[in-house]
Amino acid sequence: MMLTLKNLTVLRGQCPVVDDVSASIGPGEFIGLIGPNGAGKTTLMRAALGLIAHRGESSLAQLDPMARARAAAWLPQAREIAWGLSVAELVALGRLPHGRDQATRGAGAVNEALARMGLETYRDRAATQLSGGEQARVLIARALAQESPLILADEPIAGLDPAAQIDTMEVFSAHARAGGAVLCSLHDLGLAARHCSRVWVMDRGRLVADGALADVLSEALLAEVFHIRAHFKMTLEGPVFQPLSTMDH
Ligand SMILES: Nc1ncnc2c1ncn2[C@@H]1O[C@H](COP(=O)(O)OP(=O)(O)OP(=O)(O)O)[C@@H](O)[C@H]1O
Repeated sequence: MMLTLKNLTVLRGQCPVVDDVSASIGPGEFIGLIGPNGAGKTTLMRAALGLIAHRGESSLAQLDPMARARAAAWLPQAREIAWGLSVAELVALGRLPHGRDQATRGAGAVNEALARMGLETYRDRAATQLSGGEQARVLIARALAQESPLILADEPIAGLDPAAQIDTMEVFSAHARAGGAVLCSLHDLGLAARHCSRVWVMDRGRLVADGALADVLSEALLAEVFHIRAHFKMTLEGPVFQPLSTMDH
């Protein structure tokens, strides 16, 4: 397993915002972490990485920081780039956990990551001068350059144009197919259905469903967790999802 969570719980005051979550991720899996705003997705990932205090266990949180960074790359939701670095220099920061190995493998990993995110022509540009969506792609490239088997990404496709969203999902799918694994929070259930091998559905801190999206998505789940009615259909071109209306609550 690349990540095992056992009874993971995060309290804010007396209130659990992650509530007794047990689950695991194996090689080859691309897991979409879905759930409404405030469900606990970000908190779950930060606790899994050992970045915040928690109860229960996460296999990653037990590692020392450098070993953890070699095991898992973390793409936080905040994507502002403040450093005056070129795109290539910023992506090369992903190599830091590899210490001395950097010298032999570093340049190759950076070049591959730039190519996979379509950033070769940007490599010498100042990262701060790119658009928000371009900066997001640079930070994904930095995570890829880290060459960690597991990637945890917090809403990595928010704010990307439709082509960049699909490209990013395909990059993550390819990472999983190559034997890695990805846990990625997202709000687009259509893209989750199309690209993720499995989804974890969170609601008020609890993991309420775990499985292929087509199997777990039901009218009842959409109503109870997401408070919507939606159209979900398997087509020849894959699953199609369209939210239609909110429920009265
Ligand atoms: N530092 C904090 N102090 C107190 N409460 C917090 C803190 N961070 C998060 N919370 C609360 O924990 C709950 C879960 O937040 P979290 O950011 O994990 O949700 P999320 O599922 O990622 O939401 P979104 O889809 O809006 O990004 C929310 O109710 C939030 O208000």
